[in-house]
Amino acid sequence: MTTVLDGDAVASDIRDSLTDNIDTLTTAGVTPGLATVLMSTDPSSETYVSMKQRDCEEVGINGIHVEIDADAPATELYETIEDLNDDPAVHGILVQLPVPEHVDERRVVRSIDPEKDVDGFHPENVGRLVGGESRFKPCTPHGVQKLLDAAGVDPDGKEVVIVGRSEIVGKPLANLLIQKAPGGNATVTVCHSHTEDLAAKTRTADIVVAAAGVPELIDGTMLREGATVIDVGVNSVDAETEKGYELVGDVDFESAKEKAGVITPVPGGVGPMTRAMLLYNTVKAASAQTGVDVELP
Ligand SMILES: Nc1nc(=O)c2c([nH]1)NC[C@@H]1CN(c3ccc(C(=O)N[C@@H](CCC(=O)O)C(=O)O)cc3)C=[N+]21
Repeated sequence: MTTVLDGDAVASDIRDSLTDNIDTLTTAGVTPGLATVLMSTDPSSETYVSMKQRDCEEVGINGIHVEIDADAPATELYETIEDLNDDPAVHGILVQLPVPEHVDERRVVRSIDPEKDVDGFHPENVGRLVGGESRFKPCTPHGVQKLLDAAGVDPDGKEVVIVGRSEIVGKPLANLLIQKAPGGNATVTVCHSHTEDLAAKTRTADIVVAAAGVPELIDGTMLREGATVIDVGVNSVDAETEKGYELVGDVDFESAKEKAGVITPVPGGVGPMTRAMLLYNTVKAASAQTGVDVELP
C-alpha cells in the first residue's frame, strides 16, 4: 500500500504548536511580525503571498504586507528593505522571488538583515547552515525534513537523490540531509540538468526529492519499488481553470504512486509545509530578537 502524505495536516499540526509559542511571546509583550514584500504581477506570486498573510492571521502573527509596483525603480525596493530592517515591530522579512529583471536579486537578498532573513537566503545564513550552525533553515528544505519525520521516514543511512540544484531547495536540502544531526545522516546525490542517465540515479534512491521545476519529470519507471517520493514542484501550467492556470508537480503522480511506498501530492504536500516553516522561522526570529524563550516544535 502506498501512503499519500497529507502536507496540509502536518502543516496544521505545526501551526497549532506555534500558536502556543506565539501566546508565550504575546504574553511577554511581543507580537511576532512578518513583513512580506511583493514586487511582481505574477498571479501565482500574488496567490502565495496572500496565503502567507492568511497563515499569519490564523496563528496570531502580525502580517505586514508591502506591495511595490513592478515597474517602480529598484531603489524603491532597496529602501523598503532598509525601513523594515530598522522597524522593531518587524521580526521577519520575506521578499517574494522572483523580483523584476531590473532589480538585482542578489542585492535584495544581501540587504535583508540576516537576523530577519526568515527565508534563510542571506549568504551569512547560508554559510551558517553549511557550517552546521544554522540560524534559519530555509523553509522548503526544512518543510521536507519535517514531512519525512512526520511520515516516520528517517533519512539516517538512506540513499537520497535530490533532483535539482537550486539555491532555494536542492543545495540547502542536500546540506540539511548530510548533517550529522537528527533528520540528517543520509547519503545524498544531487542531480541536475547535466546529469547523465537521471533514471539510473533515481532508481538507486530510497528517497527521491523532485525539485527541478520541470512538470512531471519523474515517473514510476524511474523509481525503486517502495521508494519515498517527495514532490517539491509547483509548476503553474496554463489550464482552463478560474485562475487560468493549474499547479503541477515535478512527479507524474499516477505512475509514481504505483511504485512508491510513500508519496507527497501537489497541491497539499510540500507547499503548505513551506508556509508553516516560514511561520516557524518568524517565531524563532521574534524570540531571538527579544530574548523571550520559546520551545519550538
Ligand atoms: N522569498 C521567497 N520565499 C519563498 O519561500 C518562495 C518565494 N520567494 N517565491 C516562490 C516560492 C514558491 N513558494 C511556495 C510556497 C507555498 C506554496 C503552497 O502553499 N502551495 C499550495 C497550494 C497553492 C495553490 O493552491 O496555488 C500547495 O502546494 O498545496 C507554493 C509555493 C514559496 N516560494
